[in-house]
Amino acid sequence: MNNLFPVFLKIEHLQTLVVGGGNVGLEKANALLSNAPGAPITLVAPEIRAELVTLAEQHPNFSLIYDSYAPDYLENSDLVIVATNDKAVNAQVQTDCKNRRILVNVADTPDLCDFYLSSVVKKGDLKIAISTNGKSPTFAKRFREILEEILPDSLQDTLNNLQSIRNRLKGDFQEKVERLNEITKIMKP
Ligand SMILES: C[C@@]1(CC(=O)O)c2cc3[nH]c(cc4nc(cc5[nH]c(cc(n2)[C@H]1CCC(=O)O)[C@@](C)(CC(=O)O)[C@@H]5CCC(=O)O)C(CC(=O)O)=C4CCC(=O)O)c(CCC(=O)O)c3CC(=O)O
Ligand SMILES: NC(=O)C1=CN([C@@H]2O[C@H](COP(=O)(O)OP(=O)(O)OC[C@H]3O[C@@H](n4cnc5c(N)ncnc54)[C@H](O)[C@@H]3O)[C@@H](O)[C@H]2O)C=CC1
Repeated sequence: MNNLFPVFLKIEHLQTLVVGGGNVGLEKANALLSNAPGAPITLVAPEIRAELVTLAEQHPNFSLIYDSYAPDYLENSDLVIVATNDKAVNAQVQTDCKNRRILVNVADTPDLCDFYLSSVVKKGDLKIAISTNGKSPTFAKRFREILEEILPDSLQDTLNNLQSIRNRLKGDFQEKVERLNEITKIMKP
């Protein structure tokens, strides 16, 4: 069964906590910040990779705390991503999050995740999130590369044009829908 429900989160409006500052913590912080460079994110870990320090220097809202996880760090967190190399700590953070109704992702344990990160294709305002339902993140990565290659940069012009047409269109909702569907019929395979 594939029951995942995709959404696009405005993480600038949320407070995100990353627990763990190794390779995986770096990957996840990069995934968050490459989509939303201004998002408020805190990373806590006793040891933090040098690349994360550089990332924090480039992103004023990304802060690093050199400490072991403690439940107090969940205070004010909306979203938590756990990536320590200690399975017991990961499980404890997940339990603490569940008790507080905070959404949590545990990087190496799909069963403990409320949500998965996806592979992200970005062409200007077009964003496509790819999931394989956890089956093969590597497939998701390769498929992202294929889509990045085949989607033209001119897509942004198309989106800009459609937005100005959308803003100019008069009439009620139904008329607008019909007109926009008419204009974009050319895209149908
Ligand atoms: C379930 C999920 C939960 C989550 O992490 O959110 C998950 C789980 C696991 N990943 C593992 C390994 C790898 N993950 C990647 C890469 C990515 N993983 C991502 C997402 C997800 N990974 C979620 C499912 C997404 C989906 O539905 O497809 C991406 C898309 C997004 C991101 O992480 O930002 C990002 C690609 C970004 C990009 O480049 O576009 C690579 C490849 C590489 O790095 O080159 C490898 C090594 C090769 C391999 O094992 O396949 C392991 C085994 C760990 C171990 O063996 O210890 C588990 C645990 C398990 O499956 O049990
Ligand atoms: N995409 C995925 O889901 C993948 C998951 N993994 C798994 O994820 C885990 C982490 O991998 P790496 O980042 O490579 O490990 P790493 O050894 O590079 O980093 C571990 C980090 O966890 C921190 N940490 C340890 N105890 C902590 C505590 N009590 N509180 C807060 N932080 C703590 C350490 O200080 C360090 O920053 C491993 O168990 C690995 O098997 C590995 C590869 C891919």
